[in-house]
Amino acid sequence: MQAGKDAIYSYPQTIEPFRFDQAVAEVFPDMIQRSVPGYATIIDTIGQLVGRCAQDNSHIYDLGCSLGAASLAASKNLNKTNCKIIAVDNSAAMVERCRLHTKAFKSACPIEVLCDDIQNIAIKKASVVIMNFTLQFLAPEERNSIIAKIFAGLLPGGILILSEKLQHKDAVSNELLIDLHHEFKRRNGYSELEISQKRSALEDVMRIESFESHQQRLLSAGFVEVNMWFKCFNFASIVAIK
Ligand SMILES: C[S@@+](CC[C@H](N)C(=O)[O-])C[C@H]1O[C@@H](n2cnc3c(N)ncnc32)[C@H](O)[C@@H]1O
Ligand SMILES: O=C(O)C(=O)C[C@]1(C(=O)O)C=C[C@H](O)C=C1
Repeated sequence: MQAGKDAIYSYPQTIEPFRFDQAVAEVFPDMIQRSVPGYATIIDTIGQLVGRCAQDNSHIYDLGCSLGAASLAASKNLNKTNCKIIAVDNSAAMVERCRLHTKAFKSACPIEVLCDDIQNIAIKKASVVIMNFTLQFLAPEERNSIIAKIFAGLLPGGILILSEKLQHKDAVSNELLIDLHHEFKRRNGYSELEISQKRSALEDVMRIESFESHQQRLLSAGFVEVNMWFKCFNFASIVAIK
């Protein structure tokens, strides 16, 4: 098998709930770019948004950082003084690799990598908060409080970049977009078995919501502008401005 290639669901198995464990961390770059349409564009644009919206003397948070792709894009585009990037993930396997990745690049500002639940960390002096496909892994009842905490920790004019897999209210469109996503996976070399076993593994772990639910939550938390800047099939990224 090719090193770093995701073959986790390639053989028939008893399906356990999906976890960001050692096996997933080892193949994560391959898994995410073959699973999320537009992932490279999203990471690149997160870098651009940090370049535009980061403020002097502020923090940039990458919540659910996995291997640090968004933090690295942020650090490459950061052009402000006295900033710090704080990357957080509660998977020890991800954090260990994230530390290696972030240390391997020369960064314009310090990157601190914390192994913790994002619900435990303080958000302070934030100009940009990134949640790139992380909120969907929190229990639905925990989502309002984390968004409220992020809003409270953002500086005036600060932004939250929230990327999520979505479900759609219209049943026919919803199925069509799911089908297009599965076809995207097939074209990236995943088999029917891999697609269906991963779908089962994610079922109770990743509870996805509609764009309207996210928009409502963000507006209720106090964000003044909420816009979807990216969408491909059932994957989207939102920028919310304080
Ligand atoms: C789909 S991955 C995120 C991808 C990453 N942001 C990127 O851009 O490459 C979701 C990550 O969120 C982390 N995660 C999920 N729930 C978390 C929590 N409550 N606290 C911290 N990290 C969490 C997982 O360990 C996983 O690494
Ligand atoms: O593979 C899928 O269907 C996904 O939903 C991809 C997704 C996500 O959206 O966060 C799920 C788990 C991880 O493998 C990385 C990406």
